[in-house]
Amino acid sequence: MQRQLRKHRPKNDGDAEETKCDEETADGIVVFASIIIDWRERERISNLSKKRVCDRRKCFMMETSGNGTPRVNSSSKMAENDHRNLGILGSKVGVEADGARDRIPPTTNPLVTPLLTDMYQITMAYAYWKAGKQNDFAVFDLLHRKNPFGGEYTVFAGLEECIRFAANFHFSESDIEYLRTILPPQCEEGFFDYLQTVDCSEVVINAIPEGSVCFPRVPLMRIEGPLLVVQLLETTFLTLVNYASLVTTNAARHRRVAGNDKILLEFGLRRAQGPDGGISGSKYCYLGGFNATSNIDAGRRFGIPVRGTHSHAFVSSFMSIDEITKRSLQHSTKPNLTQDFVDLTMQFLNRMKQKESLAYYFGETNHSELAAFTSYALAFPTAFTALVDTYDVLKSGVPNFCAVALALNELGYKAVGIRLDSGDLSYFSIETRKIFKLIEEEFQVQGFGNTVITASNDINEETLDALNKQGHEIDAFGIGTHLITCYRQPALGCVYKLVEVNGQPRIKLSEDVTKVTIPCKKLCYRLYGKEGYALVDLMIGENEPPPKAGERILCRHPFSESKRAYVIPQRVDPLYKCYWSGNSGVPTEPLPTLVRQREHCQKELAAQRPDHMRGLNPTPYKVSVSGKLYDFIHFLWLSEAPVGELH
Ligand SMILES: Nc1ncnc2c1ncn2[C@@H]1O[C@H](COP(=O)(O)OP(=O)(O)OP(=O)(O)O)[C@@H](O)[C@H]1O
Ligand SMILES: O=P(O)(O)OC[C@H]1O[C@H](OP(=O)(O)OP(=O)(O)O)[C@H](O)[C@@H]1O
Ligand SMILES: O=C(O)c1cccnc1
Ligand SMILES: [Mg+2]
Repeated sequence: MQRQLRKHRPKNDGDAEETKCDEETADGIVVFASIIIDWRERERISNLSKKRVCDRRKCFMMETSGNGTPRVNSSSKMAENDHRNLGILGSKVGVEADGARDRIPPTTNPLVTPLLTDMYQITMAYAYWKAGKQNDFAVFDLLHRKNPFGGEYTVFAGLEECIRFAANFHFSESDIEYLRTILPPQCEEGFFDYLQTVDCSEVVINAIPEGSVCFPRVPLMRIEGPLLVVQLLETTFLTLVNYASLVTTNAARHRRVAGNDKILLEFGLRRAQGPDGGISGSKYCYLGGFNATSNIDAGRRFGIPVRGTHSHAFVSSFMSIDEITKRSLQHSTKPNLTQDFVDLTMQFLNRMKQKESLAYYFGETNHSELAAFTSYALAFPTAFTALVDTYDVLKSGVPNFCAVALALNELGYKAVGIRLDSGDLSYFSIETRKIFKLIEEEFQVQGFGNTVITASNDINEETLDALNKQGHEIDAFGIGTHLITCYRQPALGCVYKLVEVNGQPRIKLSEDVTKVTIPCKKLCYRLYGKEGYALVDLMIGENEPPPKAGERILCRHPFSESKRAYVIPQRVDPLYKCYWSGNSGVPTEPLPTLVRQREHCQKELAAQRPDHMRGLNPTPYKVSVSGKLYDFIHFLWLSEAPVGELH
């Protein structure tokens, strides 16, 4: 690799210093790794090593960055666009923004302001400013190191909210007034004046599209720009991405187990971690593959279909059929035909009892429950659903539902279905389906056998899996607590790490190798194999030649020396698109609608190799770096890690 590095170097850059660096580097690595030295010698070598690292960085950057890291030079400021004044109504996901800064709406949640951050971001900002480093050119990666829920994939979400935040980023006067009160009084006034001018007009954000299937270590977002402002984005970006990606992944996992033919309803609002957990949870569950939400505000904001049944309270609020005073219902298509709907329901209940085939199931039912169902049907004759488990599913709830549904049928309406909310959902759904089929036969009501069965009650991935194994007749699942709270794993550990400053790659070391950062501004690609499945994600230095379909490329595990493979990809997809370019003039990608993001997510999930997606012991997906990047990471690692001494 050292030799390759030399070979690719542009000739005219080969001054004496750099040539020396090339010759010494390989030896240098060995020297730093193995010699135990006294402290004076250490200092001497440390100075020498600093110089070598610097030279080596230059070499790598030349190899990989060509003309050097492009800086965004424009200094003109973004339009003053205080998102708190714009309000949140109408801030619909799915606004097809064309990348123009001033047209990107504010974040959905008005609590998301530059003060929604950790104190240390502000103290660092002050210290950067004091040191004159505020405009150093920094590159940060936002990445996760481990997939959630014991799985081998993560669905990336939260990008659109980050772009909205960046597009509207500025400190208001009252923000600055507050900051003044929490910083020490000796902080200079000039800092607060400076803060008033800070925005994201010199920031560039590249990212993997929202809804994509992603893997650990491959940065989900790359944020470049003046050090002070890109540092200030850290906490807010993380809070916008972590839960979003976690709950989207959770939804996608529930969808995978339930199967594509089932209707998945998100019922989480009441159990969510507060209003933002509820609103954003509904949005991201839809992105991850749910069909609808019970959350009306999420429906209004994001255009998600809204669905619902009724609760046990509605059933238990009725005590007698006599409570129903407005009893008549008009035929759906014949205005002249109106009947006493309560009588009609009672007639059907009696007729059902007389059928021999149904006698096994039908005895006395609970009449207060019947009153509740009848009343609900009178209110919603075209959308009648009944919660059947308040008293007894098979002896009362289902027969009462059937009586009301047959009465509706008589008047030209079609009942929607039932909801089961307790007990053995497999058994009850199978038995209920049998009854629906018998009714279809006995009463000649075509399609009655297919009446929708919805199940709810503490459902999670394991329950869905168990139900699949046992067999069931459920068409739709209403899922709340486990989905929206991400009960199985409550947090995703995305981090935001500095990888380059002023063109100098930076590394963060750790005892735990999974926590060592991959330095440099990088480009990332997904390489596909013969069968059309993704084989590996590859990170390369910014200006290394990109991998090409049909060309063999060495892919190396970033840290494990022995793990490497040559790959001849059938197809190569670059992973990043530029979603925010401030005033740089770089064209940006429009933000797709939520529906498009959802479609993209479904496509991505379907394109993965099934063994990476399975619930139990999935095969890890390969994430790798180019040979050159591998060498550079390890060179930088050795040069930054202090050499220990043994006595
Ligand atoms: N066939 C099944 N296989 C596996 N899990 C099931 C099955 N049917 C239901 N479950 C799950 O078992 C749990 C049953 O919950 P629980 O023990 O609280 O009983 P319940 O039916 O809710 O009781 P209650 O009538 O008091 O409400 C729920 O999490 C439900 O999703
Ligand atoms: O079980 P989850 O997955 O969280 O789904 C939401 C639950 O919320 C409702 O129960 P709740 O007891 O709150 O009210 P209800 O049964 O009276 O409607 C509903 O009946 C579900 O059981
Ligand atoms: O509409 C429903 O059935 C519903 C909504 C929220 C929570 N549980 C059930
Ligand atoms: Mg319950």
